Formats: sequence, structure tokens, C-alpha cells
Amino acid sequence: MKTIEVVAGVIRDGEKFFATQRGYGEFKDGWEFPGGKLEPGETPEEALVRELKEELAIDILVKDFICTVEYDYPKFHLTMHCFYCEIQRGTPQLLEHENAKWLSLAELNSVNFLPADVEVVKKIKREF
Ligand SMILES: Nc1nc2c([nH]c(=O)n2[C@H]2C[C@H](O)[C@@H](COP(=O)(O)OP(=O)(O)OP(=O)(O)O)O2)c(=O)[nH]1
Repeated sequence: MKTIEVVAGVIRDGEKFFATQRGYGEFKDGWEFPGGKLEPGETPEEALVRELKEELAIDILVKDFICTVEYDYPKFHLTMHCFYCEIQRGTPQLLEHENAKWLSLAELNSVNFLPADVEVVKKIKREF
């Protein structure tokens, strides 16, 4: 099975965490943490800075590593590196997503995260 290597950013502002809803493709309408595929030669941190600029028009600071999720979807294996982030400049604009929400810890369960993200959400809840 092919492996896709992805990086995802959990943007935190105090007590709130930023989640986005996919606007297209196989997982349309699923909720996720913004990010995307690594390009050749990029570190996960570099990919995250690039992806969040492309998708949300923000400059971010990459903070602590959260976890690497290994998840088998029916058509591919996903390796997803997750990091906490902070916004350094800008306000998120939905250039690719159809919706977004700032969620408290309690509210993280109120949206339908993609299957691979369930583990990430659990880890966030344990850490805060
Ligand atoms: N960014 C992101 N992707 C996730 C998360 N959870 C999860 O299963 N994924 C999956 C969905 C996609 O298959 C893949 C991310 O790749 P991507 O954002 O480049 O999606 P894509 O294939 O639609 O992008 P593209 O080739 O059209 O540029 O990882 C998550 O929290 N964030």
C-alpha cells in the first residue's frame, strides 16, 4: 500500500484549538487540523509553515511536537506528524477549506474529525 506523509498543525490560542473542515476530495466535510503533504527535501516544520500560509494565509510558529499518527485508510497508509502551532501574523482565511472553528477542549468532540485524528484529539485532551 502506498504511504502518504503529511504534517498537521494544531493551532492554539489560549484555551482554543483551530479545526478546519475539508472543502473537497475524498474526505470532503471531514474535520481536520490544517496541513498537507511533505514535499521532497522539506522538514515537517518547513512543510507546516508553507501549508498554513497556502491554506490560511497566516504565518505560524511551530511549537511542540504532539505525535506521529500511523493510520491505514482503505486506499493508503497515512503517516501524519502533528505539532502545536501559534499564529505569528494574520487571521486565518479559508482559501481551501469550507469551514473552520476555534474549539475548546470540551468542544473538540462536537465536530466529526477524520479517523486518523481521533488519536491526536485524545492526546491534546490528555495534555491540557
Ligand atoms: N492536513 C490534514 N490531513 C489529514 C488529517 N487527517 C487525515 O486523515 N488527513 C489526510 C487527508 C489527506 O488524505 C491527507 C492530507 O493531504 P492533503 O491535505 O495534501 O490533501 P489532498 O490530497 O486533498 O491535497 P492535494 O493533493 O489536493 O494538494 O491526509 C489532518 O488532520 N490534517
